[in-house]
Amino acid sequence: MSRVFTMLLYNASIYLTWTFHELKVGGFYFELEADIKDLIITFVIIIAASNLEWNKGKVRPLVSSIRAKLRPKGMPLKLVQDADGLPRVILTEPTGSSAEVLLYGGQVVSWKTERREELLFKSSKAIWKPPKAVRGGIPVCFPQFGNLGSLEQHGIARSRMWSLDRDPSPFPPANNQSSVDLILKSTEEDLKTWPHSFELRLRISLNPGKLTLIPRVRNTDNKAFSFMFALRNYLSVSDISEVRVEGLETLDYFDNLMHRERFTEQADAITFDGEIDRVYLSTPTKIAIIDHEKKRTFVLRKDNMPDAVVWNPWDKKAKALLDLGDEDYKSMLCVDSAAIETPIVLKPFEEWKSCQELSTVSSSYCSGQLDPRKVLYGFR
Ligand SMILES: O=P(O)(O)OC[C@H]1O[C@H](O)[C@H](O)[C@@H](O)[C@@H]1O
Repeated sequence: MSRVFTMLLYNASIYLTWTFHELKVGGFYFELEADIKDLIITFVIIIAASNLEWNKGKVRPLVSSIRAKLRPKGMPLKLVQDADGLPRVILTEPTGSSAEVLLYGGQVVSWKTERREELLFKSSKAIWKPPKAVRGGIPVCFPQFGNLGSLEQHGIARSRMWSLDRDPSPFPPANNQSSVDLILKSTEEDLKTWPHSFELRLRISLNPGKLTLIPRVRNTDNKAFSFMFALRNYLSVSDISEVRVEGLETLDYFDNLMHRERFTEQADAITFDGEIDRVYLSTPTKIAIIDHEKKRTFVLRKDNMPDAVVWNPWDKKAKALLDLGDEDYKSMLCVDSAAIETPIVLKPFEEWKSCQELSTVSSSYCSGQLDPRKVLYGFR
C-alpha cells in the first residue's frame, strides 16, 4: 500500500468523522463523542499501518506519529527505580491487584492479589544485577530454551535491558495504568552471537484476578530464522509436596534429567517428591496447578505455545544454584508456556504472536471432577 493511499485513507477518515459528527437519525441529532471520532480515525490508520507493516516490515514515520497522537491519554505509566537501580513499571487495576515489571529482562517480578498476597515466587537469594537473570517472576526465554543451542542458557532476552514500546502494534492498550508494552530489539553485540535481526514485543496486562502476557516476535531481517520461546512462570506455592498439576496426564514428554529421552506420562496428575525437569509436548490450552494447602488453583491458559515445561530443582540442585535459597524449592513450581519441540520459523517481516493468561480460582472449581465445564463439556 502506498503512502499516497495511506494519506487518502487518513483524509477520508477525517472527512467521515466530521460529516458524522452530527448524525441525523429519524429526526434526532446525536453528538458523536470525541472518543468515537478518534476511534474511527485510529481504525482507518491502523488498517493502513498494519498493511504497511506486513508489506514493508516498517510503519512509516508519518503513520506512527499519527497513531501516537491518537493513543488514549489516560494516567501516565508508573515507572520507578528500585534500590538496585533497575527501572520497573508498576501496574495497578481498580480492585487493588498489582504487578511489577522490570525493564531488565522484560520480566514480571511480582503479581499481587487485591489482598496484597504475592502469587509469583521470588528467590530469597535473587541477584538483581545484570548480567544475571533474576530468579523468580516470569522470565522470557528467547531465542533458545535451556542449552538447546549455542547461546547462553535460555537465550538472551532475560538478561537484556528492554524499552517501553511507544508504538505498540497493532492496538494501543485500553488503560495505561494496568497495561504496559515492552520491546527488545537485536543489538550489534547480539548479532555477533545470533545473527538475526528481530523485534520482540511483550504486552503485559493486569485485570481483576488475571495476568495476561502477549509476546510477539517479528523478523526484521532479510532472511528467515527459527527460534524457541518460553514464558517461565515461577509460581508461588505453599508446599511443593501438596501441589498437583492437572492437564498433562497421558501426554508425551522429554525428560531433561534423562538425556531428553521421550516418555509418556502415566500418572493421573503430576505430584512432586523430587527434582523434575520435563518438556510436555502438544499440551492442551488449559493447565491447572492445584495448591491444596492454600486451597488455590492457578489456571494457565496459553495459545500458540504447544509445549509446557515443569521444573523444580528440589534440594540438591537448589543448593547448587547460587541465586536460590536452600529451602526455596519448597515454595516454588515452574510451569512454563513454551514452543520448544518445533522451533518457530519466521520469513522476513513475518510475525509470530502468542498469548498466556494466568488466573487464580478456588481449588474446588478446577480440580478434576468439580470443574463444571469439564463435567458438562469435557474440555480442559
Ligand atoms: O538456572 P536457569 O538458567 O534459570 O535454568 C533453570 C533450569 O531450566 C531448565 O528447566 C533447564 O532444563 C534446566 O537444566 C535448568 O537448570
